[in-house]
Amino acid sequence: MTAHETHSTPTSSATAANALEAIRYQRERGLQVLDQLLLPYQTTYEEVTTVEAGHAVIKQMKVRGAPAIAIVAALSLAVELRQKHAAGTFATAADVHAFIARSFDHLRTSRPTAVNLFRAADQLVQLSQHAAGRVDASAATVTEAYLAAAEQMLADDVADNRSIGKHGAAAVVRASAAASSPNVATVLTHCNTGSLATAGFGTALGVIRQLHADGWLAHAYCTETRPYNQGARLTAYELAHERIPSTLVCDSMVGALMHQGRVGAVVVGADRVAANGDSANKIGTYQLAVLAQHHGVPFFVAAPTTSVDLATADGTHITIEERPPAELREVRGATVLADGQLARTTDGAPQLQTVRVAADGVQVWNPSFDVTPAALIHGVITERGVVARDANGKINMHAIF
Ligand SMILES: CSC[C@@H](O)[C@@H](O)C(=O)COP(=O)(O)O
Repeated sequence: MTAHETHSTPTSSATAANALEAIRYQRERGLQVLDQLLLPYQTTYEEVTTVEAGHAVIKQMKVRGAPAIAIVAALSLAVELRQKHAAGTFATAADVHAFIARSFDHLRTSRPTAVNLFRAADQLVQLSQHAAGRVDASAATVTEAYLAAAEQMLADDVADNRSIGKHGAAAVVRASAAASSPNVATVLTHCNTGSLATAGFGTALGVIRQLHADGWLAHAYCTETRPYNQGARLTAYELAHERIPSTLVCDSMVGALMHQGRVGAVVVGADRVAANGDSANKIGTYQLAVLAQHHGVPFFVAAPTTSVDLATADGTHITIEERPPAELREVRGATVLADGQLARTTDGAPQLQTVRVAADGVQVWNPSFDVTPAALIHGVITERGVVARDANGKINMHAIF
């Protein structure tokens, strides 16, 4: 894995014409992943040429967000597979299938909560098994079948997100009107669910983007999203990049914001939606849903069907990833000089530093996700439509499959 391209992040006005891309992939040119640990200060793409490198960028959260994790896993395997096939590593179709199955066994260990990776692994291993079982199967045919299917995931995710945006924007406008809030939407979101978390456009942030494009968005609020600050570092960056009217609040300000009547709807993403609609998402989502319920604010989850796990009956069965204590005890950012400017290295890049913000030796609990019960969710917005909560407070995700 090597640094592919590095430059200081230009101002939003300079970049407004360019779409933010977490993942760059072309069969002939390989896979480059935007290092999100360096955002919003610096735009650096890393070349990912092996499964091991794919596993590392996911685990270190250089790439994150449920759909992006699955796609980077699948494409890192595609790049190594193609390279190995060209080098004549595989004698038979069965060899290729064994490599794919073994690689996914490893990739599955990177992060446990988002189901997208596990779905992609199941689908692609099954596809390669099927391809290897054909009478005319060879190492070349199985490799080609895998590459085509992994590449299709990129295109499908963008198309799904655009659909989610359309369904979600309509649902938010309807809910805002029903809640007799002003007929333009003021939406709060959490974590980062935009272009940076997906193959493009985004899920919950895609809904905000669509509302803005259709002229329905009055204002967006994004939470800071401690401890990893995906809201402050990434969502705020995307909102500024798209020139969407927006305000950053820290997680503990949401109650006051809702109490003042300044939030018309909440739209968040999901890492795994259970069959009954219980949804795992970034830590802090649950408390937003409780606050929304208290204030009569509609609360939506926006997620592609690749994030729906019908095999998991309810949220109690979802594995919640625990992250290292250092993520809570320490904060990483750019050094600010006395004049308010950022300190820069000799090549002009902002100087990043990590600082301790917690008392020495304090114990830390750092779950990366929590589960919001379906009873608090107004509806789950998918690319196939919105699965709404029924009169008994229940959501049935089977309804869209
Ligand atoms: C479209 S991304 C949906 C979720 O993956 C997102 O809300 C989230 O919780 C991301 O968590 P992260 O830990 O940054 O991978």
